[in-house]
Amino acid sequence: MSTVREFRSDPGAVAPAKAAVREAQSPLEAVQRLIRAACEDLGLPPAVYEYLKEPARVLVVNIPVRMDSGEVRTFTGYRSQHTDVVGPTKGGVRFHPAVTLDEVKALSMWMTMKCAVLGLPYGGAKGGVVCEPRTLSRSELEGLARGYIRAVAGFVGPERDIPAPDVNTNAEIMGWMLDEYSSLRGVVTPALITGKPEVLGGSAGRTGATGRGVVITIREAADRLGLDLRGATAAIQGFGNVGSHTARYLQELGVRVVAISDVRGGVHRRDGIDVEAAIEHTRRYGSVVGLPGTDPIGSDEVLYLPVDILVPAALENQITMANVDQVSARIVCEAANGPTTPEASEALVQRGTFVIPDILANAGGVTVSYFEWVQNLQNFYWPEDEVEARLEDMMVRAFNTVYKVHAQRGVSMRRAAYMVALKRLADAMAARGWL
Ligand SMILES: NC(=O)C1=CN([C@@H]2O[C@H](COP(=O)(O)OP(=O)(O)OC[C@H]3O[C@@H](n4cnc5c(N)ncnc54)[C@H](OP(=O)(O)O)[C@@H]3O)[C@@H](O)[C@H]2O)C=CC1
Ligand SMILES: O=C(O)CCC(=O)C(=O)O
Repeated sequence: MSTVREFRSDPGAVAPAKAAVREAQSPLEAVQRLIRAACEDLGLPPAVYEYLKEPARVLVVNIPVRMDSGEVRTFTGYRSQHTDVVGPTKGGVRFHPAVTLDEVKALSMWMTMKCAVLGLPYGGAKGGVVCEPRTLSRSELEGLARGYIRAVAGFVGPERDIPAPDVNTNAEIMGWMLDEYSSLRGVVTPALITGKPEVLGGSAGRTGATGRGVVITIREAADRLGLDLRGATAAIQGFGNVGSHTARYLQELGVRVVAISDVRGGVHRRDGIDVEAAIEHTRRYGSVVGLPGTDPIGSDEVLYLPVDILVPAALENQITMANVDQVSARIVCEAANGPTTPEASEALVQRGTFVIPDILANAGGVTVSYFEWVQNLQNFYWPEDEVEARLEDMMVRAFNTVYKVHAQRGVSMRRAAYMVALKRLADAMAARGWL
C-alpha cells in the first residue's frame, strides 16, 4: 500500500530566476532561465512565463516495500506534471539515489519543451524514486515498481499522464507497472505506459529510439558543418540504453567510437571500440570497465578527448563552467537531459562548438513513445520499418525547424529550440483563452 504525502498546485511558489550571468544552481533554475529567455526573445506576454515556470501539479508519495529480509522499507517517490495545455502529460520514471523534487520538476519541464519542439500532443511529466537499484534484488525492484504505480495511479492514465522508462528503468519495469495498474483498475490498459515489452503492446523500435534520434540529429548537424561521418571520431559518456544505442548507430554510419564510460570508469581505443562487444561485456559484467582490447580511462576523461563528436548520455550537469574549457569536441550532442549548464553551453557556442540541445537531440524516445500510445489506442500495430521511417521524418523536420530559427535569428540551437517550443505553447494558451 502506498500513501500520498503531498499534492500541490502552486505555480507561484518559486521566485522568477535571476537573469544575472552566473552558473545555474539547479536543473530547475536552468530550465526556468531558458524558458524565460525564449519568452523574452519572442516578446511573449509575462503570463506565459508565469504559467510555465513551475509544474501545474507535483505529487510526493511514500512507497512501502517489503524487502527480502521481511523488513518494510519506505521509499520516496515523485511525479511532476508540468502542463497539459496541449494534451496529456508524458515522461519517464527515474530510479536513482540522487533524485530530488527539483530535479523531477526540471525534467518534467524539459519534457514539455521536447514534446513541443517535435509537435507531439503532450505536455511534460517526469517521475522519480529515491533508491539505489543496484542494491535491490529483483523481487524488491518489482515491489518498488508496483508500489510506485499504485501510489500515483489516481493521477496517471492514458488520457492524463503516460509514464515511460528513464534512468535505471526499462521495459520489464514498465511491464510490472502496467500489470499493477491494470489489476487495480480491472481493465487491461496498454496505453497507460510506453516503453513496455512488445508482447504487452510495446512499440517495435522503442528501445533503440532515443539513440536512433540522437544519431539522426548528429547526421543532420554533420551535414550542415561539412563533416564526413565516415572516419569521424566520437566519445560517449554513459553506456545505458541511450549511450549504447547511440554508439551502435554511430558505428553503423562509419563513425569510430573511441571512448565510452559508465559510473565505474571508461575505456578508450584509438582505432575504435567494437560496440557490440562492449554491449555484451556490459551485459555480462555490469560495466564497460575491463573491455578486452581497450585502455582504461576515467569516467570524466571521456568528456575531454579531442574527438569530432561528444555525446553526454548520462545525467545532468556534466559540462559546467568548471570544466567546459577542457571540452574540445566539434559537436556536442546532448543525449542526456540537461548535461550542460546553460552558461557552459553558451561558452561552447562562443568557441564555435555546435551544440545539439537535449530537447531536440534526445526526442526520439518520446516520439516513438507517442507512436506506441497511438498504436495502443488503435489496437493496431506497425512494423519496425514503419516506426523508423516515421521517426526519421519527424526528427529531420524538427531539426530543420530549429536550424532555420538558429540561422535566421543568429541564436544558438538551444535558444532556437526553446523559441520553437514556446511559440507552440503560447499559441495553445492563447487558443484556450488564457492570454
Ligand atoms: N531512456 C530513454 O528513452 C531516454 C533517456 N533520456 C536521458 O538519457 C540519459 C540516460 O538515460 P538512459 O540511457 O535511459 O539511462 P540508463 O540507466 O540506461 O543508463 C545511464 C548510463 O549512465 C551512466 N552514468 C550515470 N552516471 C554517470 C557518470 N557520472 N559518469 C559516467 N556514466 C554515468 C550509467 O552507468 P551505470 O550503468 O554504471 O550506472 C549508465 O551507463 C538520462 O539523462 C535520461 O534522462 C532522454 C530521453 C529518453
Ligand atoms: O518516452 C517517454 O515518454 C519519455 C522519455 C523520457 O523520459 C525523456 O525523453 O526524457
